[in-house]
Amino acid sequence: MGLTKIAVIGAGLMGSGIAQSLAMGGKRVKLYDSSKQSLKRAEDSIEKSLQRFVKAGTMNEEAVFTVMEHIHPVHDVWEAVKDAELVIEAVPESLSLKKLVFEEIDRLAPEEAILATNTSELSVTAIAAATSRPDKVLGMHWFNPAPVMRLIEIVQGEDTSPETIKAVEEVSQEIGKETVLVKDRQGFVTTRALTAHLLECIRMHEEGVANAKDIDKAIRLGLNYPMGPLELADLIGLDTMLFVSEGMTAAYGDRFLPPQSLRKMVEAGHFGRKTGKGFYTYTVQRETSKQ
Ligand SMILES: CCCCCCCCCCCCC[C@H](O)CC(=O)SCCNC(=O)CCNC(=O)[C@H](O)C(C)(C)COP(=O)(O)OP(=O)(O)OC[C@H]1O[C@@H](n2cnc3c(N)ncnc32)[C@H](O)[C@@H]1OP(=O)(O)O
Ligand SMILES: NC(=O)c1ccc[n+]([C@@H]2O[C@H](COP(=O)([O-])OP(=O)(O)OC[C@H]3O[C@@H](n4cnc5c(N)ncnc54)[C@H](O)[C@@H]3O)[C@@H](O)[C@H]2O)c1
Repeated sequence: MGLTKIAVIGAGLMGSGIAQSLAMGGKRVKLYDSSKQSLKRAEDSIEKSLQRFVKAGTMNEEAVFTVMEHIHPVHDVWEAVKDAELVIEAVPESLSLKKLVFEEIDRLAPEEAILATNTSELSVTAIAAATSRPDKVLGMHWFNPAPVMRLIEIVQGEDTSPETIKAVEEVSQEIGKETVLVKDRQGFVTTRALTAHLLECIRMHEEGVANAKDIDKAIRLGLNYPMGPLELADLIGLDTMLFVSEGMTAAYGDRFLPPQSLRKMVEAGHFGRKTGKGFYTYTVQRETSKQ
């Protein structure tokens, strides 16, 4: 058994799913967030997600209890990382914030611990340069919803060692995920491809080519995607989408410029599912389309 003591820093949409995925794979996880409210919300969403596995018949209540037993929410970053073998960061998509977090966990975590970022597209090399251990820093890019999606995209920074990559490939496979190994280029493979797709779909919505429901239906049924692009954007979070778009524009120029409509939604605080309103409006019982 490879790395078993793991800390997750940032318990939002992804951090909660990452912690759940690791615990479902038998790992002991300490989950930390700077916001106590986020930590509480994470525990609730993990419980809800596990109940979906029970409803689907793939887990029983005893297994749910065991998974929850493996997740230890903590209110202090030192408590989270002090004995970690692997630390996975999942704070918002801001390079300056991620550098600050990595500086801190580099000071506090054991010197042999591996530090991984769940960034969607930012420079792993730049994040690693904020630490004293760039050989032990890499990208570990999970996908939303983490408990269900099968891939972890491993991103090799300029100084990431082969041993670090091997250890993270092993832990990913031990929890039932598949891995790919990519170079540290803005957007890696998945985000660069997805950005091109989502961008055009949001531009079509902005130009009024079709309404949100029909754009999603066309892509879901016509191209056999599991989800329409606008419902996916609401799932990812329009705030994250905007962060990513700005990062990709910095690297590749205007082709990834965010449409005004997306920026306006984010400025209005409409981030999608996580705020209850994005391309669609979400209520407890059902979602209604916003034409
Ligand atoms: C300029 C601005 C715009 C463009 C520029 C910016 C673009 C930026 C783009 C990148 C942004 C960041 C990207 C990020 O870094 C990487 C990503 O995460 S990309 C997103 C990847 N994820 C997807 O693509 C999800 C696609 N959707 C699906 O796979 C499915 O819809 C679903 C989410 C699995 C849900 O499945 P459905 O069949 O639709 O619905 P069900 O509810 O029936 O679920 C099926 C099955 O799965 C179980 N399940 C679903 N969700 C959960 C959960 N959260 N927890 C547990 N289980 C879950 C459910 O129980 C069902 O189980 P079954 O009954 O089938 O056994
Ligand atoms: N949303 C997605 O679909 C998705 C998928 C894959 C990767 N990612 C990436 O994962 C990262 C997190 O995205 P998210 O969607 O989970 O964001 P989120 O906003 O849902 O969660 C971020 C969490 O980090 C916490 N946080 C902020 N500053 C912190 C700090 N200094 N220390 C500890 N916690 C802190 C916040 O309180 C919040 O709970 C981003 O880099 C994003 O690009 C997102």
